[in-house]
Amino acid sequence: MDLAELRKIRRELHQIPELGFQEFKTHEYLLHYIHSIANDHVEVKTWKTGILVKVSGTKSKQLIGFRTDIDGLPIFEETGYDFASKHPGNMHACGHDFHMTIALGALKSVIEHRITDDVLFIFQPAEEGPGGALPLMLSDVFLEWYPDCIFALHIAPEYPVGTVASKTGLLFANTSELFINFKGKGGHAAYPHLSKDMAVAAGAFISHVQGIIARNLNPLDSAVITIGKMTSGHVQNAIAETARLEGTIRTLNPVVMSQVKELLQRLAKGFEIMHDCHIKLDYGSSYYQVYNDEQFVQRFKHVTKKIGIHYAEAKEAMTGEDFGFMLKDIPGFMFWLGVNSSYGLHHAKLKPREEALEVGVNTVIHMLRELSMEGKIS
Ligand SMILES: CC(=O)N[C@@H](CCC[C@H](N)C(=O)O)C(=O)O
Repeated sequence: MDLAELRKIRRELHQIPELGFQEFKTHEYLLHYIHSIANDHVEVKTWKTGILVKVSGTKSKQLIGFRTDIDGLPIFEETGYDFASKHPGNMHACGHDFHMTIALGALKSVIEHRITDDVLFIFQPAEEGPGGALPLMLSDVFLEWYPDCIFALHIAPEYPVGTVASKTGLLFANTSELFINFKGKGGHAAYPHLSKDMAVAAGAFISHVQGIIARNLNPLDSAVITIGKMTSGHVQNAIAETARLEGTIRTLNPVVMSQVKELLQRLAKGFEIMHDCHIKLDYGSSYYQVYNDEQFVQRFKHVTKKIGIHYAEAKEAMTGEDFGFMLKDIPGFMFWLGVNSSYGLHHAKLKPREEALEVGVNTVIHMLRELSMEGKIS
């Protein structure tokens, strides 16, 4: 598939970003395209808004999986693109439009030029939340087509086009969503002594949360707590009876994640006393770390050298990915694809360079061929 076709697909997908498990138009678009290129060697199954496509190999000994995520984020786009999101308030701000396009490009190539082994293309919903990977893995469809090995990519705004990056071992963090609800006593803005102001309590809580990392955790254990959304009150001249903080926790190992949750609970208890209120903590969905298998990363490096793509050694990142659940049970790896954008992931102005689409397709196809040629990694 040439760049013009890849660009066309990416731009069409970019206009229809949908949130986790609501990717109905995206599902329809993908399914339509997949059926338009399918032949007798292709089988298609669906799971919720996800799609699994199996292309049979010429003399298969294994099933190689390639996974892409398909959902968007609740972010108002500010790219100024003439093909910007037609779903106001939603945006492909994490590159899943790129991931899907690359998967379709690689799928088309594998259908036209079959490889030895069977290949499973997984179009997975809800990566940004609440997480599609784990329930998909438990589904009948996945259990029937359980891959022997698997890999995936993620766009990387900080790397130039033509560079890919990965590393052995830990690549992405453990994550947990965080929702904190405050309930106090509302009242007239002029009578603070008769109320329990939850805007003040929640504001103070945000500052104290950072003290957990600075003063409670071992400085050698990395962690991040980010509160990305704060809501409270109804009107400017009334004291807010409720407040809600929404955020996420990131750690480099599961033990530190439990420690952070325990410390948050303790902080909340203290705040309940201090602000005479009730605080409820919920954790939403949690993702397991992305941990790359060394043998796959070595094979990947070999492939990049063979096809003349620059390989950079990545550092661990505090980003999360529910692909970590797949890598927990299935050998494989994940890599970053350079897309050179001055605005980063989850930014309303993210503008990945479209030339990276060709690099992505080329890299995926060659990795599939490498894994198929060399046989199973035990
Ligand atoms: C690659 C990426 O950006 N992934 C997301 C995953 C979010 C999981 C969940 N909603 C959470 O916030 O914990 C990320 O924000 O890292």
